[in-house]
Amino acid sequence: MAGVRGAGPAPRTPARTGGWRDGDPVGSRLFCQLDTVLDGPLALERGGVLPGVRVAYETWGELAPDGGNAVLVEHALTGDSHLAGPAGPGHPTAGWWEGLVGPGAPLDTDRLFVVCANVLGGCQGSTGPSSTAPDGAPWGSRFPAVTVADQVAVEAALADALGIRRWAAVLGGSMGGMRALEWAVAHPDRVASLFFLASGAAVTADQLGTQTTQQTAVRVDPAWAGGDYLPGPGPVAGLGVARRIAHLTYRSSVELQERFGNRTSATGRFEVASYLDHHADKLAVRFDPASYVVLTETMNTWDVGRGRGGVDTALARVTARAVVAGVDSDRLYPLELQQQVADGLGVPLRVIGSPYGHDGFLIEIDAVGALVRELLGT
Ligand SMILES: CC(=O)SCCNC(=O)CCNC(=O)[C@H](O)C(C)(C)COP(=O)(O)OP(=O)(O)OC[C@H]1O[C@@H](n2cnc3c(N)ncnc32)[C@H](O)[C@@H]1OP(=O)(O)O
Ligand SMILES: N[C@@H](CCO)C(=O)O
Repeated sequence: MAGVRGAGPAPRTPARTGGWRDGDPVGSRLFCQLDTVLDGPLALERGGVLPGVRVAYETWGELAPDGGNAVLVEHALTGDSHLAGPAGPGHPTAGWWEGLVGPGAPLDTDRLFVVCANVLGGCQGSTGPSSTAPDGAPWGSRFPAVTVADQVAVEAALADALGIRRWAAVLGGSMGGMRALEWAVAHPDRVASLFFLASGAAVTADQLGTQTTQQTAVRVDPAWAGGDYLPGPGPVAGLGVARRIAHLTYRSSVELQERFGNRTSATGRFEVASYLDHHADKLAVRFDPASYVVLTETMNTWDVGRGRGGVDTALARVTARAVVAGVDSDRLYPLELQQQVADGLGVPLRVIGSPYGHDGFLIEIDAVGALVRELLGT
């Protein structure tokens, strides 16, 4: 098998699946330097080149000798490899799909080997704009544009490194749903089943409008410095504005009205504004603004049909058994986007009833878990 570099304490997964890298944060993250697996620099869809790529990932359960019990879970925009488990060293947040993973859980670790990797372009261990370029300085503004297809190419190299020829399932919501669908279209022979949740087959004008506005919020912060603020906290005020804009699209107007209405707190601040301040502040301390710009641009260029004769032709390549689901109050990825994918795959659309809007894919764990069980028979 191609080389996976790493040194330090023995990984808790089989030795060939990776290892700690000296000096990296502690926690359950493993690191895979993919250079040898990729057999040279990574040529990117939009013309850039990355001379070396590292992926941070976590695993739960044991890989079967035939590699046939592996499932890949794809995180969304500000997620990371920490699918489950408490916050702690190396992990700024608790698991983002806590409750879905474990013995007897929908992602049943008595049976399955669950993998979750930080995305290319991210800031939680995988190569991104805050990583060090070959000249020893952070990539910053020089970090090349990456597409969903590039991100999946990196994950395919990780799968090769882990000895996983075919995933029993690839699952993802929101931006994670894009990678899950790209996997099923680009590598139909490597994906046995697909869970596509709260996402779409191609970016919409509405999403482009909100995402480019978020990028502008980051870039107009004087601390952005053309994207070369690293090292340093950088444009956290701009990132905070971006998060406020984004968070509004993640929740439903009905929920916000019921929770906050036009009430003010003792300080006179509108409660909904205070709520958005809180989410902005929480993101600013855990997420790199340049990664935010890179990853929103990845979503801006998402179109599974590009170079494939359109969305319907692309979807026709999928051989995986599929569950396609959405949240009825999602105003960012409305149900018609998942309906298009369901129709293309010839499966019924499953609708999760929830007042929480797009974030319902993170919050409605019982409903999501029931669909995962249906897909995997767990
Ligand atoms: C798929 C991924 O990988 S994404 C990674 C995880 N996602 C994120 O972290 C994104 C940011 N967070 C979120 O989107 C949401 O918090 C979710 C989806 C994770 C959880 O949603 P919910 O449980 O409904 O939490 P909600 O949005 O109500 O936020 C609760 C927080 O707001 C705070 N809050 C509520 N009202 C107010 C208010 N008026 N003023 C200030 N703060 C407030 C609460 O104190 C709580 O704070 P805490 O999270 O620090 O404990
Ligand atoms: N809360 C999610 C929403 C995007 O899907 C995130 O921040 O990743």
